[in-house]
Amino acid sequence: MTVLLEVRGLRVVFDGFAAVDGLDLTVEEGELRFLIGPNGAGKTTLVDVVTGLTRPVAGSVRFAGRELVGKREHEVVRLGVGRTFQTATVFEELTVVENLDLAACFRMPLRSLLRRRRGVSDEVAAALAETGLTALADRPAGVLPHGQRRWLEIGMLLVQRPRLLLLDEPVAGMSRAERERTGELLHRVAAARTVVVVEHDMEFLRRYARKVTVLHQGRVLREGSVAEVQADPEVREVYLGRAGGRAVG
Ligand SMILES: Nc1ncnc2c1ncn2[C@@H]1O[C@H](COP(=O)(O)OP(=O)(O)OP(=O)(O)O)[C@@H](O)[C@H]1O
Repeated sequence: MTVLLEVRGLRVVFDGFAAVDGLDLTVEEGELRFLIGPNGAGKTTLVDVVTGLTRPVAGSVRFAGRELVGKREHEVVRLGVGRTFQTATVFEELTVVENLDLAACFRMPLRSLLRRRRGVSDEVAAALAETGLTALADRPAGVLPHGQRRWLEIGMLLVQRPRLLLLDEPVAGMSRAERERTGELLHRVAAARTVVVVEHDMEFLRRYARKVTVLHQGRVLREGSVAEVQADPEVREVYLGRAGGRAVG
């Protein structure tokens, strides 16, 4: 197996507080990896560093052998890393297909943009099919229910042909049926790419996760299958030790 993402000794400090504190993480090409951990564990900060949004004070992030630390967001996207945020970010006044088209333009040279023919490109058609949105192609994104917006957002990543997708809480706020369809979508997406998912929903993890990495206080606490991390006393402690925290069991 080839290592696609290799994080070593990562440290991120905000106002003297280490949000990420000596984090090491290895993700192999083709993996569907889930990142979990209590609130404030550093999950989003890790994703922010990988995608060039936040700079660490120490450590390295190698993607396909190239150092990402120091690169800007658009450079990281061009290298093949795509991400979604905790809230869906689509252009509401544009249709589904227009949103996908716009996202696909990102990779095109200017000349081919000028020569663009009307109609749906193969790439956009494939993203519509993969996300199950083909029948909604001409619907304005603003009228879509929450779940479909999130699938559109994933489609907007797919047309940019990433090798690595980082998805931040993709099923937050979704109905049971939407969560199921998202789980199936993640497996379809991960069949041809590497996917890292930050997720809190334990029921979702039990159904769809393979390997899970548990973060706590800015570093990796445990790594293993869902059953292994759920049975781990330290993992149980960091979740259950917090009043009102999200339980792992
Ligand atoms: N821009 C920032 N400025 C100051 N502190 C920050 C900033 N971003 C994150 N933090 C702090 O860093 C810590 C890690 O935050 P982060 O959002 O990475 O955690 P998380 O594991 O994603 O949590 P959650 O599950 O709540 O989203 C938290 O204590 C948070 O308050």
